[in-house]
Amino acid sequence: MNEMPEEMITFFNTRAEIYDAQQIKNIDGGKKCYHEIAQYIPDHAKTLLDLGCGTGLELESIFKRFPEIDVTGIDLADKMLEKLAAKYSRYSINLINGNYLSVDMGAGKYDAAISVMSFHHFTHSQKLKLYTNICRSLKSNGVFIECDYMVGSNDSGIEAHFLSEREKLLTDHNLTEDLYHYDIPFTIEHEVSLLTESGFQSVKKVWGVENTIMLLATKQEKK
Ligand SMILES: C[S@@+](CC[C@H](N)C(=O)[O-])C[C@H]1O[C@@H](n2cnc3c(N)ncnc32)[C@H](O)[C@@H]1O
Repeated sequence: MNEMPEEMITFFNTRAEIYDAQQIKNIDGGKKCYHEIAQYIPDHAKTLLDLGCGTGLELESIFKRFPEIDVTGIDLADKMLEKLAAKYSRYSINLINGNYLSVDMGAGKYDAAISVMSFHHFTHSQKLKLYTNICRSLKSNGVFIECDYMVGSNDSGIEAHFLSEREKLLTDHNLTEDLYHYDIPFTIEHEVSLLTESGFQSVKKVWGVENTIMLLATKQEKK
């Protein structure tokens, strides 16, 4: 039988102390994505939503370019958020210690939303609802930048394999659909179609190194 997956919150809380160094070592492209992301945020941006912000690795380049920006960060793991708060105490940040699958993100509030290395744990139906809420939270012409662990090759067999393994894990351990740390990388094609279905007008890949992929999605302008 496969090993019982760790609860998401425990997984990240117990690794918060060593997270930054490990993350940069472990992901394809290392720290490059954290430098790259800031350039896709529109020049006029004043408000930013960061989903699964963790210790805020992605915020360093963003605060360098936008020192006055108001950031709302959502994360389940309080220990990760403590690290973020200590690093960026001189910036405008509102931290929400909660689950972005259920937190109310509001409507028409943000110029940009980002998520780095957090959404590859969820299923199609969870993502469809999440992306719809992100789209709703943005102002018209707002952008969503998703940088995540995806299947760089568009081989849908890999995605199907991870999804069926996840089902097996849930059954074997008699678990309900809850927040466990289990990776399900989707193909780029599939991510693009979920984002489009959720109301984004244009979705394109803007950057990638192997399985670390960055997509830029724009909310439709009001007619
Ligand atoms: C791999 S870390 C990424 C952190 C940061 N964005 C980065 O790239 O370094 C994933 C983060 O997503 C958070 N997370 C996972 N699922 C979540 C959920 N449903 N709601 C809020 N945060 C979540 C975890 O607690 C963790 O801090």
